[in-house]
Amino acid sequence: RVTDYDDCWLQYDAVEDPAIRSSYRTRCTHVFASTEGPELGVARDELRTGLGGLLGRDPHLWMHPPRSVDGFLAVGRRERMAVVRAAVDAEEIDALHEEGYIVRSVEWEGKDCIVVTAATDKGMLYGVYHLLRRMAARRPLADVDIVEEPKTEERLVNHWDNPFRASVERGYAGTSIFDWEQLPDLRERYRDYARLLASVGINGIVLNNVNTQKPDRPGANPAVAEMEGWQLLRERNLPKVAAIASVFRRHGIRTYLSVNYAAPILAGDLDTADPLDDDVARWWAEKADEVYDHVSDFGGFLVKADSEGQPGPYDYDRNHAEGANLLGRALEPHGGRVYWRAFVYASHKDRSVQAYDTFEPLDGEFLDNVTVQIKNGPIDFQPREPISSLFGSMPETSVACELQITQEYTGQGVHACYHVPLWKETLDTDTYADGEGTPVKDLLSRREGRGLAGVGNVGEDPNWTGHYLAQSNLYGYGRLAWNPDLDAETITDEWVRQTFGNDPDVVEAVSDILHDSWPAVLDYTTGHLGLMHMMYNQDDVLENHYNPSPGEWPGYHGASEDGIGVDRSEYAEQFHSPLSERYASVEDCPDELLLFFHHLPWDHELDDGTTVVQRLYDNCFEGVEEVRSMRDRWAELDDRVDTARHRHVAERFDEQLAHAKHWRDTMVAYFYDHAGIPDAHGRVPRD
Ligand SMILES: CO[C@H]1[C@H](O)[C@@H](O)[C@H](O)O[C@@H]1C(=O)O
Repeated sequence: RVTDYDDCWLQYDAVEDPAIRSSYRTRCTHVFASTEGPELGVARDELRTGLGGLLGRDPHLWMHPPRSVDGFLAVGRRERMAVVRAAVDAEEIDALHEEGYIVRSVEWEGKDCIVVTAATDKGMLYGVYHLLRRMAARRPLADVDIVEEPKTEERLVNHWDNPFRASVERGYAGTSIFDWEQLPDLRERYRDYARLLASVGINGIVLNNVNTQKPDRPGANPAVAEMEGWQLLRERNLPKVAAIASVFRRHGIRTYLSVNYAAPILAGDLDTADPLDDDVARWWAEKADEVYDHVSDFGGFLVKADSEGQPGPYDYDRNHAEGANLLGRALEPHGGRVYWRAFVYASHKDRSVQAYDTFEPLDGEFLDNVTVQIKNGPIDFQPREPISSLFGSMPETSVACELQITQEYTGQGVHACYHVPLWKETLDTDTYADGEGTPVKDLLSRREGRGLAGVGNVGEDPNWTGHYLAQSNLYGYGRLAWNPDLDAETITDEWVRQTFGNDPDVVEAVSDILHDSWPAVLDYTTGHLGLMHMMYNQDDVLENHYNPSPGEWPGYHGASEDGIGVDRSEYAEQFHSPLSERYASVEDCPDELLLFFHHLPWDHELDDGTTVVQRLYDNCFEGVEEVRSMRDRWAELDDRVDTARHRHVAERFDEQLAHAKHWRDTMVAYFYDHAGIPDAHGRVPRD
C-alpha cells in the first residue's frame, strides 16, 4: 500500500536474522483472529500489514485454529478460543483493566502458539500493537508473558488545528491533516493517523484549536484571523465530526471538540452565555443531545475560557467552577466529560502564581465529569519550568496534565528536541501532597477523569511532524501517558528500533542524539539556570517564539544591571513543604531552576565557584557545541539510514547549528550588556 507520507514507527521492516525470522514465522505466519468487533477488524488489518512486512511474506489469516501447522498466533477472547483458555485463567481476565491485555506464549496440542487476549476488543488491539512492537525490536517470542494495563485512564491528543482554514496554531509540519471542506468524505490519512495514535495507546482526540474564535484583545497572535472552531458545533458540521469519529472509534479513540464558551450566542440565537441562565443551560443540554445523536460515544468538550481573549464565565462574574459545571451538566446524561483549561492569567501580576490563585480555592466545586487541565508548568511550555503548583493542590478535583508535543518553544520542528526527558522530570516531581512520595504522575493515574493531554505536532507534511526526529515526541507522549513509570531510555530504544531499524550503531547514535537534544536546547535558549521566555514575540507569525529576543521580556527573566532572575518566592509558597522551602532557598534551589525563583547578582557564586554570568556564557557556548556534535554523529549514519530521511535530518541539523549560534550570540550579548562582565575565556564580548 503506497502512500505519499511516512510510516513513522510502523515501518515493519523485514527481519534479517534467519533464526529470529524462523521463530517468528513458526508462531505468526498463521493467524487465528476473531472478527466480532470494529477494533478487531483494525487488529486483523494491522497484523496483515505488520506481519507481512516483518516476516517478508503475507500471513495466513484463519477463522479456525489451524491444525496442520507447527504454531500460530491467536487473537481473541478466552471464552471463544480453547488455545486462549490454555494460556490464560478466567481470573486473570476478570482482574484485567478494560484496556489491558495479555500476550503469552503457550504450547497447545504440540504447537508453538502466541495468544493475545483481553477483556475488550480495544485491549486486544493494544495487545496486537505490543506484539508487533516487540517483533519490530527483534525481541524473542518464546516464553513471552506480558500482562499490561494503562496507568492512566485519559490519554488524549489535543489538536490546535483551525477547521476550514487548514492551518495549525503552533504547528510546524504544514497544513492540518483534517480537510473539513471535503468531510464527511474520508481521507486514507485519517486511518493511518489513528493507527499511529492507537499503537501508543492514545484513547482520545480533540479535533480543533482551543482558540475557537478571534480573541478580542490587543497584540494577540496574528494567526487569530483563522480561528473559527466554534462553527463545529453548528448542526450542519456534526456529520463531518461523526465521519472522523467513526475512523478513530475503530482504533479505540474517542472524539472531543474544543468549544467556545459563547457558543449559545455565536452558534445559537441567545444574547447571553451566562452559566446561571436557564436558557443557556437548556441550550447546552440540547446541543449536547444533538451532538450525541451524531456521535454516540462522543468524548466531550475542551474549553479555553477567560484566557487570551477567549470568552468565559468571567464575562458574567461567574467563577470557573460555575462555568465548567454548566457544560458538565449538559454532558453528564451522555457520559461525556469537560476538560476545563487552567491556563488563565492576566498581565497585572506574575503569571506563575495566577492559576493556583484562581483554581485552588475552587477545589471540590467541580462536577465529577469535569477535569481541570493544567499545563505542566506555570508559564507556558517553556524549555524548562518547575511543575505547576496546582498539582497536589486540588485533591477533590480530577486533574489532567497538559504537555506540548509540538515544539513551540523548543525549536519548532527545525531543532531536534526530545521532550520525553522533560516530561519525565515533570511527572516524577514529588509534590509532597500526601507527604513524601506523591509525584505528579500519581495524581494523574488510576482514576477516570484523570490523565494527560498532549498538544499535537502532526501536519500534512510527508514526515507528519516537520522533523523526522520529532516523531519521537508523539510516540514518547503516548507511551508515557500509558505508563508514566516507563523510563525515557526504554521509550527511546523502542522508537529508534521501530523507526530506523535494529543496527546497534544506529540505535546507539540516534538514542544518544535524542537524549542530548533537550539539554542542548536548554543551554543555548535559556543558559540552563532556570531562565525562560527569552523568545521573539512580534507579529510575523513564522518567527513567533522561534528567534531569540530577550529584550522583550524583562519581567519574565529579571535581567538588570545588578543581576538576573526573578524573585518568585510567592510562587514557591504555593507548594507543599519541603518543596516550598527548597525553591525559596538560594542554597537548596536546584541550579536548573535557580533564576526562575531567585534574582541574583551576576557575580553570585554557584556551588562550583563559577559565577552566574560565567555559567550562562559557558552553557550558551556549550549548547552550540552539543548541536555540532549531534549533527556530526548523525552525518556518520549516512550509509545506515535511508537517503531521504538522512538528508532531511542532516539539513535540519545544519539549520539548527546556524540558529543555535544566533541564539547563543544574542543571549551572551544581552547578558554582557547588562552585566558588563566579560567572559573568562575571552569569547564575550564578541569581536
Ligand atoms: C492555543 O493558544 C496557545 C498559544 O498559541 C501559545 O502561544 C500559548 O502556548 O498558549 C496558548 C494556549 O495554550 O492556549
